[in-house]
Formats: sequence, structure tokens, C-alpha cells
Amino acid sequence: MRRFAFPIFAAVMLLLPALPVPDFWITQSNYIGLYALVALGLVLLTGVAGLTSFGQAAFVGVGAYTAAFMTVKMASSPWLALLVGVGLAVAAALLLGAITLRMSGHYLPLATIAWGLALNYSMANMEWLGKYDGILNIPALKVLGWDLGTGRGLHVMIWLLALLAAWGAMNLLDSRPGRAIRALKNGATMAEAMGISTFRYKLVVFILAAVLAAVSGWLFAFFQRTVSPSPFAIGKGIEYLFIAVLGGVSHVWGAFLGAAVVKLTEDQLQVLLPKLIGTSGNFETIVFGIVLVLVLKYAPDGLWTFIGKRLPRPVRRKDWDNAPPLESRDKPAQGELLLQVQAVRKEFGGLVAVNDVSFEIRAGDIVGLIGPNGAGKSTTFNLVTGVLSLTAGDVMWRGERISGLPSRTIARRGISRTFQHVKMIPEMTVLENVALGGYLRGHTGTARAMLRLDRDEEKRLFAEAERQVARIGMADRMHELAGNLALGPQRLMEIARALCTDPALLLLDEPAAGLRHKEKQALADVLRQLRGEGMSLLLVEHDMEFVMGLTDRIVVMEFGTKLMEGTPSEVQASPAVRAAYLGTEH
Ligand SMILES: Nc1ncnc2c1ncn2[C@@H]1O[C@H](COP(=O)(O)OP(=O)(O)OP(=O)(O)O)[C@@H](O)[C@H]1O
Repeated sequence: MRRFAFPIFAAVMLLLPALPVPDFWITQSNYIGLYALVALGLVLLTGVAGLTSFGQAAFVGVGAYTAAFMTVKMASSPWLALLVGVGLAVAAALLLGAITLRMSGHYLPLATIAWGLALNYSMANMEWLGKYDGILNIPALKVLGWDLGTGRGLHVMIWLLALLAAWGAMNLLDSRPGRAIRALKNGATMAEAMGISTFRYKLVVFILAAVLAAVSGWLFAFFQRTVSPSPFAIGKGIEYLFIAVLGGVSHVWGAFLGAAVVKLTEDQLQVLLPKLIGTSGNFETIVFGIVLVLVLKYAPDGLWTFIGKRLPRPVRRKDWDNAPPLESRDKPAQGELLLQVQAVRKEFGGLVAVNDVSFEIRAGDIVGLIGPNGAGKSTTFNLVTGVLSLTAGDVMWRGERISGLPSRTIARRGISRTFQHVKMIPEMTVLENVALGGYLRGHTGTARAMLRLDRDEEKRLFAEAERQVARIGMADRMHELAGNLALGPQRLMEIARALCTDPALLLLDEPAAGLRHKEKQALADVLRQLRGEGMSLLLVEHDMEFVMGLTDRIVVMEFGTKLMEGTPSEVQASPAVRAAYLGTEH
């Protein structure tokens, strides 16, 4: 879509008012542009980041009422009103987001409902906002002396902003902060382990959606030339969500498709249904309800799926060959004491999953952590990497206490990891998933990414991602969607992603599971090579041949307790270890 269709679509929409198109269709197109702006925010918020808001109509109202109040009652410039309207929307989103986005569950949707209801109630009851009558006689918008008081004039403005927003959204999704936002939907653990502040990006995307809604409201005020509370009621907030879901909530163009389908059918139904039923009313809502159920059942990704699957999947052009390498951290000296796990303990209610376990890792060590199922190995990983909080004990990294720090801070210090159950973004390519690991090595923020000013850094990130993908032997699969890979290659991809963070210590949770014999040997070679480069490794693994052949030292756990620690041959010779695995008394 991006390379060819977007400029053509943009040109058609911007030139539409100059063509002999009846006024009715220009008006429809204006509404579609206005709705699409709001729905685009929901695509980013709901489809991409996995957060739901019923309160977008209220943000539209903030933009619209600010425009109306400032231009009518204060005779201000409409551009100042735009700034103030957007500022107010940002402030409201910040407040709502700051309160709810740290909490999991349904707090955000509930808070947005409350916000939508409260704002609408205020609009309808405040004298200075004109109560139910609203504010009338909004002056026409003028740009450089050009009167945009007509639908045709405003069409260019509406579509210019809608298309700019779409361009910005597409750029964002294809960038460092965009990958962070795309990671939000699959839970916070992986994103945080890559150094991403999930709270910050949730807030960013919530504010972005509010800004798009406020801009739509600002345009709406100059389109209607009057504002009243009803277009910003909670029902409209639900309709915006409906537009996004119907069109395709995971796709930028789904917002436009949804807006067009809803606006055009709504008008037809409003004429047709009263004739069929014999009485007037908002019966189109019932039809939309039925349509939504059908769409969710048969095309859960929305109507855009039917168009999207016919378009070729864009493959990222390889433009990073000459990109300078990313900066890397100074590797610790061989033998330096890196990790000290000191009597760490984790209790889940009455269950002691990890019972005062201690061990150390020095630079250049490959340490194995083994034990029967349920011994507490993954929990130990989660304690070291800050995914779980400790009940007691300490974790020290290069002499400093890291227990209690969030996992993104621990990642920044140089500890990276993979997961027992692969955590990835299935709809991104292998390369993009691995590039997510380079998050901490880049700096581009949301605004720069939206303006596509991040290409030099992106090239460096992708050059590094490709290097790591090639290192684990998957160069020929880098453009495949991660979700299409078998479990073994997915695990390898996770290792490449962890390597992309440039760690000093790599924690691998069952890296060889799902791999064939030859792949295991190749993986062992890569891990040995990493050690040669100064990397240290801690791995949980059930494949004993793999562990015994690779590690310098092994920590054995059983029932949450450290059973023994020793060289592979010492562990193999231990009757206690054998008993633990065979389940006999020792
Ligand atoms: N979040 C949790 N809440 C309650 N109990 C948990 C939780 N996570 C782990 N456990 C329990 O803690 C114990 C240790 O689990 P853990 O996953 O660390 O073991 P493991 O050695 O990694 O096992 P496996 O080899 O099967 O992955 C198990 O009894 C498990 O059921």
C-alpha cells in the first residue's frame, strides 16, 4: 500500500473537491475523513497496543468545544484554539492514563467510560458552554486568506490532516518506538525484558489517540459551524470503536475503510429502514450490532483483511549494508565476578518455589541450571531478571544490588534472556522481532519516528539484527513472519533477539527444546563462540547431553532447593542427582 497506492489515494482524496463530484459526496467524504482520524487513534490504541477506550468521542468534544468557545466567545485564532484543544486533550489523557495504565485489567476501559459520561454531562449542563443548545455561529476557518467555510474547502484540510496522520502512524509502526508499541499487546514481560517501559508507551499511544480525536473535533467544529453535546456522547464513543473494529483494528487503512463503510451504510439505512419497518428511529444501530457480531465471527481482523490479504506483504528493502555498527558495551574482563545470587527465596502463598538458593557466575562462564520439572529453575530466572519480586535474598550484578529493580533496568545493565514459553510478536518478521532486542541501543522517540527522521538509526538496528539472525543460522528466514515458524526456530529467534541487546550475561530458558540434533549442535557451537567473545551464559535445559557437553559448571535444583553444584562430571557421578531425576530416595 505504502509505495504506490498511498500517493494515488492521497492525490485522489485531495483533488476530489476540484472534480465534478456532487456536494453530497463531498460532505460524506468529509465525515469519513473526520471519523477515520478518530478511528486511526483507536487502531494504534486498541488494535496495535491492545488497550480499549470508549471515551474517544469525549476527546473529539474537547477539540470541538475548545474551537467553538475560543473562536465564538473569545474571538481567538482557530489555530490557537487547535493548540489549546490538543493541549487539553493531552492533559486529560495524561491524567486518565497515569491513574489507570499502570493497573492491569479493565481499569482503562472503565475510566474512559466514566470520562465520556462526565464530560458529556458537563457540556450539557454548563451555562457558559450553552448547555444542550451548545455554541452556534462558529466562524469559517481561513487559511492564508482562503475561506474554508464550504464543505469543499474544508475537504482538503480534513483529508490533508487525516492522510498526514495515516502517514505518521505507518511510519511509527515501522520504527523503534513502533516495535515497542506493537510489543505491548502480548503482555509486559517480554517488552520490559528488552528494556522497554511499557507504561510509558501505553501512555504515549493513549495520548496520541486523544490528540487525533481532538484534531478531528477541531475540524468538526468548523465543518458543522455549531457544536452541541450529542455528537460527543458515550454512544458515539462506542461507534468510533465499532468503526475501527469493523474496518480492521490492526491496520491503519482499516480505520478509513471502517469509517467509509459505517458512514455510507448508516445514511442508506436511515432512509431504508423506516420505510421497511414503517416507523422512524435509530434502527441502524441494531443492524450495526448484528454486523459487528458477524464480522467478529467470520473476519475477526475486520473488513480490511479481505483487501489486505490480496495485497503483497511488503518486505523490508535491505538498505542497511553500509550502516555503521551500533555502539556496544565494554565486555567484562575474563573471570570478573558478574552475578551473585545470594540466598534467594520465592514463596507463592504456602509454596516455596525457590528456597534460599545461592550461586555465582563469572565472566566467561557457561553455567547450567538443571533439575526435575517444578524444581524452581524458571522462577530463579525470573528472580534474577526482575520479572518476579524476591521474598528474601539478594541478587548482585558486578557488585551492585539489582534485586528490586524493574526488569527493563536490569536489561540495561547487561542481562538478557529468553523465555521458557517463547514470547514474540507473531505478526512481525523474524528480523523485526530481533530488532526489538536492539531497543536499548537506539534513541529515536515517537515524534521523530512519525516524521521518518529515524532512518539512519533504523539501518544500524537492522544491520545488527541481521548479524544476530545470521549468527544463529536463520539468515534465509529473516523476512518470514515469526508466527509462522516452528517452535525450534522461534527459540533461536529469541536467542538472536537477546543477543541484539548486547548483553554481558545471557539467560537461556530451555534453548534446545524443539531443535533437531544437528540444530542443537549448531546452537552449542554458537554458544561456545559467544563465550569466546566474552559473554557469560546461564542456561536451563532438560537435554542432558546438550548441558553436559557445553557447560563449565552445573547447579542442580530439586523442590526449590539447591541440591549440588559442580562440574558436569561431578554432577553426573552424584547419586543424589541421579536419585532426584529418577525420583528415588537419597
Ligand atoms: N506464578 C506462580 N504462582 C504459583 N506457583 C508458581 C508460579 N510460578 C511457578 N510456580 C510453582 O513454583 C514451582 C517451580 O516452578 P518453576 O516453573 O520455576 O519450575 P521449573 O524448574 O522451571 O520447572 P520446569 O522444568 O517444568 O519448567 C512449581 O511448583 C510451580 O507450580
